[in-house]
Amino acid sequence: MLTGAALFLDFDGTLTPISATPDGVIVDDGLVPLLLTLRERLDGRLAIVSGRSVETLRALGFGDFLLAGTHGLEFARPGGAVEAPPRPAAIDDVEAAFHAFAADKPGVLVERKSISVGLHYRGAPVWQDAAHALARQWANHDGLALQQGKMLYELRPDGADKGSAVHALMAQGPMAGGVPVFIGDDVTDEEGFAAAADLGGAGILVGPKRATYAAYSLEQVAAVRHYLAEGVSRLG
Ligand SMILES: O=P(O)(O)OC[C@H]1O[C@H](O[C@H]2O[C@H](CO)[C@@H](O)[C@H](O)[C@H]2O)[C@H](O)[C@@H](O)[C@@H]1O
Repeated sequence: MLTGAALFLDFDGTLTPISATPDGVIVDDGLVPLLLTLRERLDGRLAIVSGRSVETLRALGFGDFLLAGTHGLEFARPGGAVEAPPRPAAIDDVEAAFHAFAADKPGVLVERKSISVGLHYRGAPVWQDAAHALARQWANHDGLALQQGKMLYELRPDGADKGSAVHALMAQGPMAGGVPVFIGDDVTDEEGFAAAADLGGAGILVGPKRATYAAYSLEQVAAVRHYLAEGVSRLG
């Protein structure tokens, strides 16, 4: 399936297992070399499309890759400048409200991001409904959109998603001319699956079966790694 592919890879829950906190994620030594080799076999057609900011993806070791960050709002070529909308002023107000909410709730975390802010309740799931209610209050305020993730509510600028990122990246540059294959685990990846299918390719859902635009599935991160490593062997 990877022959001729333009490969779009989600990060958390796809290339690395979900960890207790955003900062706790581990990029093992084998991952970047595997992706670099696979990209070479795909004639450069490999991109990472994440809810993380480009800045964070680079800090995690993915500076040499074509990146779409913050759910399709940010773009960067290897070593190039980051194309992104400005950080909305209202995000600072949301961040302050999130911090006030989290202050007396151990386990609730605020994640400051380049142009967005996340409220994580993985460490205290009892606060899910209250976190959702707070986050919802800011949706549609000053052009912000509410983005749901895994045990996470995030406020970010509206106007893009992983599907629009796939369309943009397929239109020019190294991904153009390939058959889009999007691998991801989260609800935020569904637009990426749908875009890949629209463009003649397919999505691969990581994790348990659910209603999805993905035509295929892989059980877990370990299966993704196996699939990518097999791709390297087959394409070699
Ligand atoms: O699109 P992705 O690459 O999957 O990024 C989505 C969000 O991932 C991160 O949060 C999730 O992973 C954390 C670490 O494993 C986990 O602690 C958290 O509960 C998950 O929601 C990241 O922190 C977010 O900024 C991304 O939007």
